[in-house]
Amino acid sequence: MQGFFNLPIDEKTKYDFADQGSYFGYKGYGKGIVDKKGTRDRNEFYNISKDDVLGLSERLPSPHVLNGHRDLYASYIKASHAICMLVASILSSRLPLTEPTQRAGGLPSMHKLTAVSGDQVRFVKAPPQTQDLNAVALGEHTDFGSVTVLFNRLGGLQVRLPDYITAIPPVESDSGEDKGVEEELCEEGWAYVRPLPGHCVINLGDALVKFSNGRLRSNIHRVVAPPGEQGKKTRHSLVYFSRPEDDVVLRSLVEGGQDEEGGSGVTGVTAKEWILRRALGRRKLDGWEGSGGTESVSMRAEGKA
Ligand SMILES: O=C(O)CCC(=O)C(=O)O
Ligand SMILES: [Fe+2]
Repeated sequence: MQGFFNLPIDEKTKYDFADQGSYFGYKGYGKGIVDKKGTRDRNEFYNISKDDVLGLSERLPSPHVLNGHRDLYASYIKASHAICMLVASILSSRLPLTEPTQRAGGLPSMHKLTAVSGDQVRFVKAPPQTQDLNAVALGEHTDFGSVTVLFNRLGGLQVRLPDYITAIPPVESDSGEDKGVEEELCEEGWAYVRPLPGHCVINLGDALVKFSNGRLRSNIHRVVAPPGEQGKKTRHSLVYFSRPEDDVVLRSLVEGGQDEEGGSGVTGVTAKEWILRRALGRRKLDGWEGSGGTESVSMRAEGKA
């Protein structure tokens, strides 16, 4: 992937398909937004579609430097999808799913490897960052789909904790009057997620909030400058997003029906519509408000809001 990110920007931009209504391919540095004011992001992505790699959909144009690695992508996709399905089956066994949903095979039955879906691999690259409160590389969000597998080596990922837990900054700041930037970046419940060798981070996404009628939550996270000395390094992440099959309707699948807990008041949309709205909205300068997810459920106090 390094070979691709090193190409001239004009070459990379040939693989940005956002204006054709697709979130696969390249997103250039600063081409996404991190907040409602339209502040630009500070990273580049390359998104690879599961269906493209496994031959389930038409092949998108892809750069020569990546074409030789398609077998590796296929193997990574299959391994990551299997991890997501393990998580989905454990969750399925713990949720009070309706009888028809259980009979159909629970959550894994809506995420078949060989069915058409928005599943994707994402490579993320963020250049060295100055320690600065505004150095948000990736704005706060919930993941859009079902289960996410995330690998990173440098810090910078932050998750928003509930009000009753105080985030602890990762490094001691100077004992002077000024608070270190890392300490300030831990205000409002933001906690750094420390990468551990040989581990991945698992996120639950919006689709699971909807299927579980709010029993499961999609964590709010963002990426800021890696703390301390790590800020001088280029940050890479590798992500796999599993998402429900395209035509699956996002609605409650648990006993007791549907209520507002499913999040954001949007009901009856398919997984395909949900992911497209969320992904492409974050590419438009004024797209923040219209591209939200299940954040209100994530921040809900225990019990009811
Ligand atoms: O780079 C990271 O650590 C997080 C990436 C992420 O949250 C995303 O791509 O949705
Ligand atoms: Fe994310």
